[in-house]
Amino acid sequence: MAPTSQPFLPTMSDEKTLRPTFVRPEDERPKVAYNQFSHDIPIISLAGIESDRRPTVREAVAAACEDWGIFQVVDHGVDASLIAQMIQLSKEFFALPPEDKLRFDMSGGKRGGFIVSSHLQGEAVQDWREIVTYFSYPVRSRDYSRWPDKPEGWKEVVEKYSEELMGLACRLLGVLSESLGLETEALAKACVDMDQKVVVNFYPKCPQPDMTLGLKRHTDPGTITLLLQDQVGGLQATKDGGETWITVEPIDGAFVVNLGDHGHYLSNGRFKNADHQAVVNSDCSRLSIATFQNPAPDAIVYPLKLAGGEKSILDEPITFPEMYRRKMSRDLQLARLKKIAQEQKLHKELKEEITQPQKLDEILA
Ligand SMILES: O=C(O)CCC(=O)C(=O)O
Ligand SMILES: [Fe+2]
Repeated sequence: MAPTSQPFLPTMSDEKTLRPTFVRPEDERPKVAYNQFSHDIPIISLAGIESDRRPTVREAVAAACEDWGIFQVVDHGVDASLIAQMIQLSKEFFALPPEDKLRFDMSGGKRGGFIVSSHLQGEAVQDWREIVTYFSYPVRSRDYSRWPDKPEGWKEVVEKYSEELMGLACRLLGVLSESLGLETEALAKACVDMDQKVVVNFYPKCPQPDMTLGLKRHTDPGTITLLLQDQVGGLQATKDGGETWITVEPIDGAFVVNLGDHGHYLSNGRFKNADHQAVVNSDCSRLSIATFQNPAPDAIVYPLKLAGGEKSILDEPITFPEMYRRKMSRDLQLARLKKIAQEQKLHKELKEEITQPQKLDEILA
């Protein structure tokens, strides 16, 4: 066990029950098993994307975005050995002793590093995951002092990976722009000078996986996210904000592509912002690497094209930080309302109990 002065790290825990801060309310708990894989999410080959297969890819990607806001890509051109190295080094990072990870502790608002994460700042329930995160684009604002210095070779591999993923993201944004009837560069231009942030998620083996989540239900805020996952499984998605969850099948070397809120707004809602979460399990740990492609802070968020008479889903053009602020305040508001509803329900149940004399005797006993 870690000394008590250190924060609780799920990777170091051998406890048989979850700490109360990780226990989710019943309606948020997993409904589908981490390894009950669905084949509903389209798998799209990017082979020939710059030549004869471009129209086919364009159609497949547009249909997936309209339907789910999520799809997987194979034959994407990112070197398989680079992917394998990235996964291996990330696993080695999380296996380091707590002191080595906590030297990069990012609590207190530091820009990048290691943390045991909660989805929302100030949210009561914690996610069963540890993360290491770094900001990789724009290159001029890289702060290498916040990038871990272990394991050996991490920085070089991460730099190469970030560059390759920026290339893949731009290729995908080109196809997405065309499928919206826009010029190839339209989505990239709307991001101004594209930001890239990488979050490596490590979900340790969990003693009570049915009562918690690795990562709470959310939509990603940015334009698109490229997610690399190992072969364990745990990423779940749902359609149209509904309650029917599916577990995305892990495919060796594939990237899961998610449309985020920014992509959703730019397309005036034609493309969905994928509603997703990560579940954990008691058999083994899981690793995923999310590369978020976000617009620059001064980029304007507003639909890129409105057909004659079509109404914008945004009342006014706003900046990306303002979009994010509104999203966070909506989420916090919802969390507060939910808490009030739960308290009222408890209060009502208690009131009903104390109107039954035998119950009142039990309570007072
Ligand atoms: O680990 C996963 O499967 C999901 C990760 C994710 O959604 C995120 O980091 O935003
Ligand atoms: Fe996400």
